[in-house]
Amino acid sequence: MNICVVGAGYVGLTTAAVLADIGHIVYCTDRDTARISSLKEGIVPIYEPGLTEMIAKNQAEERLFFAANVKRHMMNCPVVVVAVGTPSAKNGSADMKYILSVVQDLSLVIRSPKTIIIKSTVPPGTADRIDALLQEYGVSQALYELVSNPEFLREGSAIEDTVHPDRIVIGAANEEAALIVKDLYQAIETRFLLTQRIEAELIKYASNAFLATKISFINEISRICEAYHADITEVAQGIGMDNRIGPKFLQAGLGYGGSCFPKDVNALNYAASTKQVKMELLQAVKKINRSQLGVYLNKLNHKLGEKRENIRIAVWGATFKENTDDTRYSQAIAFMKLLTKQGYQVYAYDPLVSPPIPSVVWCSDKYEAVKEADALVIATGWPEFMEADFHRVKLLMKRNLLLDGRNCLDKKTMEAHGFECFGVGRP
Ligand SMILES: NC(=O)C1=CN([C@@H]2O[C@H](COP(=O)(O)OP(=O)(O)OC[C@H]3O[C@@H](n4cnc5c(N)ncnc54)[C@H](O)[C@@H]3O)[C@@H](O)[C@H]2O)C=CC1
Ligand SMILES: O=C(O)[C@H]1O[C@H](OP(=O)(O)OP(=O)(O)OC[C@H]2O[C@@H](n3ccc(=O)[nH]c3=O)[C@H](O)[C@@H]2O)[C@H](O)[C@@H](O)[C@@H]1O
Repeated sequence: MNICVVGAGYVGLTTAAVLADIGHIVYCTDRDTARISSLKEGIVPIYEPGLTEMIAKNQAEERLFFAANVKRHMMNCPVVVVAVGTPSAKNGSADMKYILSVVQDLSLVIRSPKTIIIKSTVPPGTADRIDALLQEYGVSQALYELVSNPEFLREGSAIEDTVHPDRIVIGAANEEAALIVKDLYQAIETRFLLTQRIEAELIKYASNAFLATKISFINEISRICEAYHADITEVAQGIGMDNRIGPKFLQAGLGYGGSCFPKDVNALNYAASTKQVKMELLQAVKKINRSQLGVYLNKLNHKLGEKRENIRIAVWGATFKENTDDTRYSQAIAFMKLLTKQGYQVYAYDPLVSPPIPSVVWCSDKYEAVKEADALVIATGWPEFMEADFHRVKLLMKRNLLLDGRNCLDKKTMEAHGFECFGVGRP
């Protein structure tokens, strides 16, 4: 099948590479011409394990092509996958400007039967809204099927998640359309759930909201663990052994970030408010996440004392989690900003990124960042931090305070190295 993917971001690139890898001819398009030019030359603009190799292989085998002429490929391909961004608008709703511009482009080129697959995360009712718009633009309903096929991949394991998904959700108004999409994924072994479009749209938001809830729940439990001198990692392990709960997404830390949980929780909340539904649990989830950084800032302040002048804090990690170069809504960066605002000197290191943040000094090496530091904060759980030579780190630092914001270090080992180590919800 010839497929046009619109949007060459984290989702579009991964989807295009995997669809090509399972045998389709894929034209991955983006209106960002610089991005397309570099992709044509084999330069992949994002970091995602295995993606560069999969793209190169499928380009060489002539199943994957990159193109800046979005409309031309939309017109020529019987299947169009929409994977453009849906960022947060100021009022918390999903900003639909990119989706709407794609719909406008589509309306100009639908001349033969087409299956349009909405992979972007969109508010409930969007497929119906797009249907109405296309008809308003004069496109005959007989010429296209519009299907909602939300994406559940995680950054950092996007290829693995796409090749081995827990499920593929296909929301379609009729079975015929659903089966066209199901057929595209024939080579992928997984469970398929066929629903109407509205349920598919809600499944996506509800999944992200549930995962965010799990994280805020465990972070809240970590607070009571601290109060009772209990270890959250053991409590989480015990909770997770119950099959009804499961062990995943129970890692206490500095809170969730990233391009999706914060925006999707807000967008679901907004969608509910337009129907006069109050999402009380989601409000609490957001509140706990917002306050998590403050809790650990206060602890650092308390341990470091009143004086801020010439107090140096090293921060390891800037992305919103490990194995990605994405810094959107990163709690690590939010924490750096809070520290500089308090008057601390911040020396930071991340294996992939060094975004400009006022008053933060970026170091090219993790050991350089800890030189003369009064405290070290592990803000992201990159494997190289766990494998660091902490004997060397301790010798380089001025004082011995260590905040393990992702509970990824062994506390006893750190104490044996001479650190005063505190984690999230650990005695
Ligand atoms: N990043 C992630 O891990 C996941 C994201 N999603 C959802 O997938 C969607 C895309 O997310 P990302 O890939 O992170 O976005 P992104 O921001 O990385 O990429 C979006 C791309 O779309 C392009 N674009 C925008 N308007 C266009 C247009 N009219 N024509 C052609 N190209 C256009 C942009 O230039 C950009 O390269 C969002 O709705 C997001 O919520 C869903 C699951 C996972
Ligand atoms: O819609 C999306 O964009 C995607 O959002 C998340 O994926 P992602 O944001 O890439 O990353 P996650 O692994 O979910 O982590 C999100 C945040 O939660 C934090 N987290 C995660 C797990 C955990 O136990 N504790 C915790 O604090 C991470 O550090 C990170 O800041 C979902 O996991 C994906 O299923 C979904 O497709």
